[in-house]
Amino acid sequence: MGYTLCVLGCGTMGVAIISGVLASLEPRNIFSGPSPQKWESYTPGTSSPIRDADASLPSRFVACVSRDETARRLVNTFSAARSAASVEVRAGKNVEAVQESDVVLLCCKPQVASVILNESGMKEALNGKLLISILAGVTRSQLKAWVSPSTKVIRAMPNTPCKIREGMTVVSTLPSSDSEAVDRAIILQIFSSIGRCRFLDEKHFDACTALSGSGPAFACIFLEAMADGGVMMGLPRAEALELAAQTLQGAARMTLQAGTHPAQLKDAVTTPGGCTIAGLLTLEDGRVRSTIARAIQIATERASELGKQ
Ligand SMILES: NC(=O)C1=CN([C@@H]2O[C@H](COP(=O)(O)OP(=O)(O)OC[C@H]3O[C@@H](n4cnc5c(N)ncnc54)[C@H](OP(=O)(O)O)[C@@H]3O)[C@@H](O)[C@H]2O)C=CC1
Ligand SMILES: O=C(O)[C@@H]1CCC=N1
Repeated sequence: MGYTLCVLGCGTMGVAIISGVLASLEPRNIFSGPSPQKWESYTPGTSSPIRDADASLPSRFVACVSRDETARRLVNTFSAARSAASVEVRAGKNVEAVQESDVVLLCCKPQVASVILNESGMKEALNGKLLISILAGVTRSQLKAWVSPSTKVIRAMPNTPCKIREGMTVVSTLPSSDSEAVDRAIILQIFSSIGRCRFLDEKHFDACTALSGSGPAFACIFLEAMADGGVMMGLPRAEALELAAQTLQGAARMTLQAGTHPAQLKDAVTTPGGCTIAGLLTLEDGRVRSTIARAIQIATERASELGKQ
């Protein structure tokens, strides 16, 4: 049996998550078992990505926004995605929506969280329910201070590719001192239906926010730059973009599926005296590695400030 999932603040990420889950509910998309392409694991750390869970997925979604105009746009967005599950869109009706729901996904901007969670009647509406926050920089203890003790609070950090079920989501583990029983199966089922999902301690969340949360934007800069180089050398724009995107996807999949270290992949491409080493040295002259790594560092530092505004 399904349940009702309420998305509070259904913008870019709310739409990405609902769209991904809706797509996973289509009969032809339901995994009959772990597909090698999806679940072959690369395990640089101690644990593998999460594979399976028994809980069901939501069968009803309530998407909440503040403005009527946004609500009208969302209705169009979701009516285009024909699915067995229903999506109801509400503007300015957060408390009512939470009252009708079993699980609540908080997807608003970090600075709006306290406003929404302090709405009159919200504490009561959230009593005993699971609240999953995807907000950058807002800690679990901040969130817990805004709800009643019976509300189960957990953080998740997904990314935009959840929309096409190629997301990466990190879910916070609970401190061992916390006896609260958060339903891990429900969280796993939602996020593993729209990509990879892994548990990590909350102390890593700002870094995860920068690396996989913001990561699609960083990857797109590299993607665009590769395509621009092709265009500079006379390739038509569309083909240059296709070549760049498929090449990045191929390299990423070799790392994820075959567990090949990126350095090994790079060395295999690099013929002595060939063109690849010429290009690699130019990248190294431009300090591309430290620039990219520093971008993650700076984004992590910025993420840690987002809950303090
Ligand atoms: N964008 C990304 O790639 C990622 C974002 N995140 C996190 O996800 C969260 C959302 O980001 P994103 O989706 O980009 O943001 P958006 O601005 O796209 O979405 C925010 C939504 O919140 C709604 N909203 C604003 N005020 C209220 C309110 N009082 N009640 C109900 N809804 C309200 C807005 O609706 P309206 O227009 O009607 O005001 C809007 O639809 C952020 O906290 C961010 O840190 C995490 C991972 C990745
Ligand atoms: O830029 C941001 O703050 C959000 C968090 C991760 C991706 N987007």
